[in-house]
Parts: sequence; structure tokens; C-alpha cells
Amino acid sequence: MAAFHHHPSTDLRRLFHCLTIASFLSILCFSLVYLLTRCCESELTDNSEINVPTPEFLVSGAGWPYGRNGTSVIKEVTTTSGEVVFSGHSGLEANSSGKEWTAARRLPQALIIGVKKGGTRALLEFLRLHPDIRALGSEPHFFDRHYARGLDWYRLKEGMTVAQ
Ligand SMILES: Nc1ncnc2c1ncn2[C@@H]1O[C@H](COP(=O)(O)OS(=O)(=O)O)[C@@H](OP(=O)(O)O)[C@H]1O
Repeated sequence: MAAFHHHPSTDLRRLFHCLTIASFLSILCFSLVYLLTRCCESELTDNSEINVPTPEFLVSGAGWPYGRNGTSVIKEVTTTSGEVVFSGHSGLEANSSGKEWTAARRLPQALIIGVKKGGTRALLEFLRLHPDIRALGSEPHFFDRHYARGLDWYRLKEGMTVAQ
């Protein structure tokens, strides 16, 4: 019966080759992961079309008409599944439709969020009955379709006019 013995230097050489290949593969993997994460990051941050709200906007609520003159409260609601905007104002003379509105264009004060066929339209119609609440006739789909157009587009949507 023949017994084969490897020379120690041959074993060492094999071990060295294995380690070299393993190191090379590790570096390759890390490089690929790094490159991929950098690409994704830049895709997310370099989209100049998307207007990310500034911290000042979020903290101060600029553009949000809560308690503007100390007496009035504007109520605006948007639904998403569809969104529909409500806007209203208390303490004003009503027009023939029971609501009075001036030309100030505001962002909605509230959103109704719901899945398709979740009954958001019914909720909207019930809320619309309130004289201080105004709603868009059609859903602007700002968040799901037109977000990249920015808040100005949203604010200028027909029907976003509210009392002031
Ligand atoms: N209170 C209550 N109880 C049970 N079901 C209700 C209720 N209110 C609305 N609905 C039903 O909800 C469906 C409309 O949902 P949406 O307004 O979300 O529709 S949409 O996705 O925006 O088109 C619509 O269902 P379909 O008639 O099957 O289309 C409504 O009948």
C-alpha cells in the first residue's frame, strides 16, 4: 500500500495561494458593494426635481395657515388613494354656496390617506358637508404621481384657493 506525503513547502504554497485568492475575492466583493451603495445614494440625493422640505419649513410650518389672525381656523383636507383637498375658514361671511374664499393658495391642512376602495371618497363627501371645510373636486394625486413637481405645483392646483 502506497502512502503519499506532501512536502511541507508544497502545502504552504497551496495555503498561500488559497489566502491570496480569498483576499482578492473579499476586496472585489467590498468594492462592488461600495460602488453599488454609492450609486444608489447618488440616485436618491441627486434628483434635483424632488423638492425636499427644508427643516425650517417643517418646524415653522411656513405656508400652513393655522390661526393666521388669531381668530380664524382654516381647515383643509387632502385624501390620498386619491387625495382630495379640503380648505375652509371659520368666522367669514358665506357666499351663495355657503362658503367664502379669497385668492390665497394654501397647502392642505389635513390629508385623508387610504387604499383604493377604502371608502375615502365617502369620508370626503361627509366632511365636505361642513361649512368650514372645502375640498378639491378631483384628486390631485400629488404624493403618488406629481411629487416631483414640488409644493408650488401642489399649492397652485385649481381648487386650492382658501379663505384668509
Ligand atoms: N361606509 C361604508 N361601508 C362600506 N363600504 C363603503 C362605505 N363607504 C364607501 N364604501 C365603498 O367604498 C368603495 C369606494 O372606496 P373609495 O372611495 O376609496 O374609492 S376609490 O378607490 O377612491 O375609487 C365603494 O365600493 P364599490 O361600490 O364596490 O366601488 C363604496 O361603496
